[in-house]
Amino acid sequence: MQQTEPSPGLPGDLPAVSAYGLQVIRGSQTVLANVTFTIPRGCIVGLLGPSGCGKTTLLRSVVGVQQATAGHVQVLGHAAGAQQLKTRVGYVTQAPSVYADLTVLENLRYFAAALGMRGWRREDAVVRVVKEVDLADYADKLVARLSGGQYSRVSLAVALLNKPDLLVMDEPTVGLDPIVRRELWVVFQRLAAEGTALLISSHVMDEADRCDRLLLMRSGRLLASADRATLLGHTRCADVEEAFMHLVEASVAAEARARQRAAAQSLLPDLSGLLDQASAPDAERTFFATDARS
Ligand SMILES: Nc1ncnc2c1ncn2[C@@H]1O[C@H](COP(=O)(O)OP(=O)(O)OP(=O)(O)O)[C@@H](O)[C@H]1O
Repeated sequence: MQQTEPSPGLPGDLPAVSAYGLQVIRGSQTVLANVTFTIPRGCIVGLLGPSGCGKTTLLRSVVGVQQATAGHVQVLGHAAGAQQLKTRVGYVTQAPSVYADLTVLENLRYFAAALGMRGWRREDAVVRVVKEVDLADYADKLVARLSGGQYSRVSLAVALLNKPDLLVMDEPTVGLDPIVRRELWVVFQRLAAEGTALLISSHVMDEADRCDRLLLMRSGRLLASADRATLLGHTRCADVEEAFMHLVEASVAAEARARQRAAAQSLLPDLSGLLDQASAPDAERTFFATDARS
């Protein structure tokens, strides 16, 4: 993505998001374990992984509605969830967040008012976002009568009312046909070109091709944080799905070795050193790579 001038109030070298050692425990389950990554400004970052791996929990941590058990997340120079971020971070959840019994315009006016916008400022913002998501022809239609793709665009329009510096989206293209998905990605790419950082979760690996950087996740752990080309080069794989499977296999093998070592240590403390030497070292499990902009 092309870079633009940093937005006011944010020093140029600060990433939009930096998470360090993030851990979230829910009930007895460790949902996120030692997650570390950064998101440069003006960059589209895809968060990919199978259902239940912790993507929504990670997004909620970035938005500040999920309390971390350990580690920290900085967003635009503030702790995630800080009051100063309220108008600078947009969040599009998986569940519908707009009112089906209101029209597109009524929804947008309602949410703009809830954000404290009044008068011409509110109308300007509403007209701008309707154009941005290409919903002008449906502005007076009840949301209940829109298609899935149009419905998603209304949610996106709400998140854009404030011109956010960071837009966090939870599977925004799930269930949409390929043409609508492509149209939405055009909007995402335009926003990034204008300087917005986007963190987008998906379990569709082919969406990876549209992202500047990827976070690959499995069972609450990051397997990789890299741009696509570096990821493919590192794993020597032809596509992201294959690279993901390669990293999953490496991670499963590393876990099995760790279990073997622990078992050997408890049974034969004196021999466990030998086993350590015989097995390959568990190098850093997450593959991190930075591109020129991070
Ligand atoms: N309220 C909760 N209490 C306890 N555990 C939860 C809660 N919500 C989610 N989890 C668990 O946390 C794990 C991660 O859930 P999360 O929703 O973050 O995954 P996900 O990758 O976003 O899944 P999906 O792609 O299906 O939306 C899951 O194993 C889930 O069972």
